[in-house]
Amino acid sequence: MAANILDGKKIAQEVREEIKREVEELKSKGVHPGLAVILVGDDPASQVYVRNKHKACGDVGIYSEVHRLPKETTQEELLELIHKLNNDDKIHGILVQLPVPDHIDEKAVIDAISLDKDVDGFHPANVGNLVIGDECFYPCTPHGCMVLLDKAGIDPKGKKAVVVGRSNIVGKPVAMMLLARHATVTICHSRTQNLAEETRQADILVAAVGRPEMITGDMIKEGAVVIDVGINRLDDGRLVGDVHFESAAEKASWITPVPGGVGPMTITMLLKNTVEAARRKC
Ligand SMILES: Nc1nc2c(c(=O)[nH]1)N[C@@H](CN(C=O)c1ccc(C(=O)N[C@@H](CCC(=O)O)C(=O)O)cc1)CN2
Repeated sequence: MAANILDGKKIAQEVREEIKREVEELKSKGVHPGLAVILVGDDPASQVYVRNKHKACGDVGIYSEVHRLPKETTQEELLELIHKLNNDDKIHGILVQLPVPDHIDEKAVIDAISLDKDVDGFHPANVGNLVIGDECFYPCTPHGCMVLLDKAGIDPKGKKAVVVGRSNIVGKPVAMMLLARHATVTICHSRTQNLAEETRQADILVAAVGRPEMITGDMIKEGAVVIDVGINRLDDGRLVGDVHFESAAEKASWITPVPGGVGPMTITMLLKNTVEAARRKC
């Protein structure tokens, strides 16, 4: 089988057009959605993501401000800024770009963000609401995976979904979101025995493990939908996912490329959450 490509770049663009219209509608009601992005330190990849977030906001009409802090910033100084932004009426969404430097406790930072401004969806109360199916902000990357499935007309209901990876940012929340859509979900991780036996059961396979090309074609069921969340830079400069694309594409019915699959959806879902946060203030 030659797989169909789930083109995240194209779908992200379509969703951004919808978001643009939603921003216009909110502005006409006197609410201008606003996002504050905080970057601590000078991690090169984070700098690119933050720049892209700022630009994406501008493209759809969302107000955004970027707070670039030196890597020596103390946790106290960072928490003080978050506190200020929590109380700033023109800011509807706050995110701290991850990872933060080692001397800063990531959990303390996430906990400090006001629940109604947690557009990353990482706050423990948000995660709890996701698990019990209450109103919440969906974390951006898992949300992007679900929108990709929807746009390709793939309904998880009754399907066997296997998630490889159990991170708080992707693996666990995407498993919860698939479960909420009535998939039968298995979560695999580094200690899973006979991983290939598990992945070969999957109608929907989500790879979010952070190991370049570790999921190969022989681990995939004929006709499966493959969502590759991995972004790995190889020594030769190539960017690859957690899935070996060529061999997987021979088995899958749908597959996301890297780059241009899940990645572009992450920032798009951040825009969507920011608009949603502003809408709740209407
Ligand atoms: N506070 C947060 N920190 C981080 C998050 C997050 O959702 N919130 N996710 C990642 C980084 N990230 C956004 O912040 C992100 C990663 C990748 C992409 C993307 O568009 N990737 C492209 C390839 C880009 C490249 O060439 O390097 C793709 O896959 O096509 C966007 C956003 C960690 N931190």
